Amino acid sequence: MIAYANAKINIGLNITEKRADGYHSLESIFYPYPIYDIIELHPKASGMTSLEITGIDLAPDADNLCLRAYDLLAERYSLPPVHIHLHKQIPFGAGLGGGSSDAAALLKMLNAQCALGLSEKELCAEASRLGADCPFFIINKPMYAIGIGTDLSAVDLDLSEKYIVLIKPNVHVSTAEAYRGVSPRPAEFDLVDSLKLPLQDWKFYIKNDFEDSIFLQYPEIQDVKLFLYEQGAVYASMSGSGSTVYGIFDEPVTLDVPDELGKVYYPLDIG
Ligand SMILES: C[C@@](CO)(OP(=O)(O)O)[C@H](O)COP(=O)(O)OP(=O)(O)OC[C@H]1O[C@@H](n2ccc(N)nc2=O)[C@H](O)[C@@H]1O
Ligand SMILES: Nc1ncnc2c1ncn2[C@@H]1O[C@H](COP(=O)(O)OP(=O)(O)O)[C@@H](O)[C@H]1O
Repeated sequence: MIAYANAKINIGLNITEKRADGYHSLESIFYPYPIYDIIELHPKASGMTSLEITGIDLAPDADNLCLRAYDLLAERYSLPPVHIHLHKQIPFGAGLGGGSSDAAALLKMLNAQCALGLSEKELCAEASRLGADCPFFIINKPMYAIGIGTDLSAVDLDLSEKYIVLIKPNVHVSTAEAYRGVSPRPAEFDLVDSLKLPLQDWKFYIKNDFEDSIFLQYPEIQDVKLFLYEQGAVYASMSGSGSTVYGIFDEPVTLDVPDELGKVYYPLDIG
């Protein structure tokens, strides 16, 4: 069985409160983005579950979210050993949720392959034990997220007529570290209402609260945002805790991105 695990971008990210358990309350729009990790799942007749990773350099250790997803279900269900081949293409430490997407893909594949019969709601509950972003990838449609990012409701947002470009600067940002640097505060504007504004007005109302502290620490990420506006983006923002910055354009573009700014990603059409 094979799955294509896509990335996400965050449109707006208000971090409103630090909770007693150390996590933060937030509100954000999670929006699927079409670049993909490719995951093959092969049941084995015997032996141990194994993981092989090709593509972007990532060690296949036991903390890998693919193995953690397998272990999570294996605690409760009788699963055969499997071989997982992850072809990693989504950059990590990037705010694109690639690890969470891989984990969600594994949960869905094991559910189908092993006929576990878990509903979408049950898969989301399992996914939330792997990461706050993970339930979104089970549903994988534009979602308004609150709580720690696991309380999801569908949002009416269709950017399919726009063209979204990503630039991943040459720095990785750790999510936990980014949360430590942020000062929670109530949201200034209602995020769902702001989505209804013309796209050219989003920059005045739709903010990512990580930007202030991350841009101070890594001015090169802010440079990427300025570059995208210079290139004609109607709206640009860092995604999640960074370091990726996306730009939304009215028309398809090909950007000449200097190497020192980072690597550019365009939306893929895999039909
Ligand atoms: C910031 C966001 C925005 O979508 O995405 P990324 O930038 O990572 O893609 C998410 O909140 C990231 O979710 P995810 O990456 O799944 O986080 P987890 O693995 O659950 O948590 C990693 C660490 O981030 C912190 N954390 C995470 C979520 C949250 N609402 N509050 C937190 O404080 C905690 O310190 C936690 O130990
Ligand atoms: N399958 C995986 N893909 C990517 N990262 C993974 C995976 N499994 C574990 N990780 C760890 O999770 C961290 C965050 O990964 P990811 O969710 O892709 O990034 P981001 O926080 O940018 O959304 C990585 O730094 C890596 O150490």
